[in-house]
Amino acid sequence: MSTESAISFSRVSRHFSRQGARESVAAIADLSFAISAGEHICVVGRTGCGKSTSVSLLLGLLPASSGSVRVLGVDPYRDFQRLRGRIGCVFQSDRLLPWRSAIDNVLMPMEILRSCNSSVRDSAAELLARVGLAGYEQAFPHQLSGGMRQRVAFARALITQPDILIADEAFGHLDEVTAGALRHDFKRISRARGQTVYQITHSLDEALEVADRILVLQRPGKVAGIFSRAQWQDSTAEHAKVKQSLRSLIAGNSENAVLEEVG
Ligand SMILES: Nc1ncnc2c1ncn2[C@@H]1O[C@H](COP(=O)(O)OP(=O)(O)OP(=O)(O)O)[C@@H](O)[C@H]1O
Repeated sequence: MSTESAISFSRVSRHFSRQGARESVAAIADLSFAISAGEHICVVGRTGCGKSTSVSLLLGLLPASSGSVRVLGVDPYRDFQRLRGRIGCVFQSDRLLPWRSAIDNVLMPMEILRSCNSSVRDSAAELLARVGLAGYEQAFPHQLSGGMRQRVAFARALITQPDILIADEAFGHLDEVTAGALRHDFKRISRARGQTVYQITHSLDEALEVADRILVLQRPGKVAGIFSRAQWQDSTAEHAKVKQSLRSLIAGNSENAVLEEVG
């Protein structure tokens, strides 16, 4: 697997022991894929196929049971210190601190990195403006709508100028119009900054809209297929077939699916 990959999983497995059960459960099994710097990958698959576990492995919250996970060439579990500030995350819930204003929430990662100064405060205000929240710097989370709070969470993920952005179902709980606008801004900003995006979603339409490639996972955490934008972006009959294959794979019916060789 290329050493230049922004993210790589090489034959990764992750098991969990279950209380009272002799056998452990496999959340991820022999998973291999590589993502280049600047690529936008969407990960889709049915519930329980290991999507969130892959995020925990990327963030170094869990060790792999076997195989190797590399983020920017670093083992995130053993050497997370080298990745501090280089990965930004947005989750389904905004995880804002209710007693802090919007701008002070955005500044949190910089405080943790001990890098807060007046120019960073200006950058935070500028970021809030870029996600559509100019004038809301001093608002507290309870004074903002769900969509606005998620925008603050995006600004917080961007403040360290990370190389990698992880979005784990970050648009899932918003209404379609709010989610669509936020997705658009997220894509615009991450592309302008050349960031690598690892986005988990339950929505194939969302993935088709924003991804450079779509990674379909099947239980237990295996690659069922990887598709690139060139395969689906037009409204030709061939591309319609690929979209149908994607839907089949996600539904767990691989017989009708056209599988691509995983590089
Ligand atoms: N901490 C844990 N302890 C035990 N089992 C776990 C743990 N975390 C995940 N699992 C199991 O691993 C499997 C994969 O879970 P994971 O949350 O990664 O799936 P997912 O694809 O993100 O699901 P969803 O789409 O519902 O969020 C599931 O069977 C789950 O029960």
